[in-house]
Amino acid sequence: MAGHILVLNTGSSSIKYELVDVAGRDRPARGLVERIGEERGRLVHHHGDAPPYVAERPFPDHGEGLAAMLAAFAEAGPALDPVAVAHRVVHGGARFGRAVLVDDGVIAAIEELAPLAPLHNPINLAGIRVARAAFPSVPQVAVFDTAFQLSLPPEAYTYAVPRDWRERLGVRRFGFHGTSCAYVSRRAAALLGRDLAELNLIVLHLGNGASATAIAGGRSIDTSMGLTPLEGLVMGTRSGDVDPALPGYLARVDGLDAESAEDALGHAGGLLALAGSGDMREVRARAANGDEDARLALAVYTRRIRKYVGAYYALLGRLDAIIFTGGVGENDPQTRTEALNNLGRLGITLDPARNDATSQDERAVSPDGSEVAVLVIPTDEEWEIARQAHALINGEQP
Ligand SMILES: Nc1ncnc2c1ncn2[C@@H]1O[C@H](COP(=O)(O)OP(=O)(O)O)[C@@H](O)[C@H]1O
Ligand SMILES: CC(=O)OP(=O)(O)O
Ligand SMILES: [Mg+2]
Repeated sequence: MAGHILVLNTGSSSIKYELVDVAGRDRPARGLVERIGEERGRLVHHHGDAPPYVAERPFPDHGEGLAAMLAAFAEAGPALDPVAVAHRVVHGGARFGRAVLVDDGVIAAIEELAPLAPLHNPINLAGIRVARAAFPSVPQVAVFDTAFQLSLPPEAYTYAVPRDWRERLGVRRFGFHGTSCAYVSRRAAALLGRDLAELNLIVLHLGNGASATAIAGGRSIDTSMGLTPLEGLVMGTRSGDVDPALPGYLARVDGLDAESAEDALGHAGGLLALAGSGDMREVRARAANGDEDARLALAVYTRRIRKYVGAYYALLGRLDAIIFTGGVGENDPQTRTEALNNLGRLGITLDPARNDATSQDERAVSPDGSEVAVLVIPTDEEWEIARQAHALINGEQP
């Protein structure tokens, strides 16, 4: 379809895709390929109001997943003739502060950054390679999760570690979820009827990965994820903050090598480690049934958020709004209540009826006239990726 950008968001075991015409605000098709590499794969493709097209079979790797996506477009429509393919790339390091056209140099750079995002970058590259082969004459755009976070000041991105690590190895805080932060902060300004340049915000992106970001005048000034997406908040399967001595301790007392420790903190940590499930709905259900592990997991999870809210309030000095987004932030009123519990003296309160109401809309869940607005804004990374790609290929400011 003319004017449409194909957005690809490749995750460790899934591919989200959407066809978006930014100028025409038209989004005719989207889909999800799930459980890539597992026994029972599944693709669900939506085209307009037609019943969804579903394919259930194994997708051994991301190449097969993308081939299945192309087959879904061929079978269920619309005809696929994108003006660009835009890719979410998780780690852009210090090099990419904005979206770029993909060429061989950009591919090499994404590859070089893979050790910093071993779960994400190689898969993002697989998506780029397949899309280049499928649409050889169409521009490919990379939109980086780190880009929005490159505005961090040195005192926020500098770790107090040896100079050699910082200078030769490039060790620093990068931060992630930037595409989501860019989108929800702009929407927050619209919802509040204020100029983004005059707002101090805290974005709580609570999905499978989770992060907190302090934003002043539209620029990130601190964020909880670090060199990699492991630091900060408690996540579905990631521990977030732990004592950096932990891997060394495990090596000494249990013979665990650094790689295995990092893998466990990333894949077997978080809610999964504490409650036996990394899925918030499941953890809430278990807690409601009296499961003490699940209750502790939730207390640890929400306390960590509250700690970051306090810290970022202190850094910002004045706070206009807190934004909840991501699957948990958007849909779990209890997490919002527990995370903001007892912050009334900071001007942060919830309106219980608004907070508990089920809605997919952008909305305030604080009382009218609150000192700090608490907003729920469904994130839309696909739209933001398409918007930035559209701006790039049309030579506009993103
Ligand atoms: N109604 C709900 N109540 C509580 N948690 C929810 C609800 N809906 C989704 N979630 C949680 O959102 C998380 C997934 O977030 P999402 O942003 O979709 O993930 P991803 O980071 O992979 O994009 C899961 O933990 C899921 O349980
Ligand atoms: C960077 C990151 O954590 O991404 P996700 O939330 O998709 O895992
Ligand atoms: Mg996410």
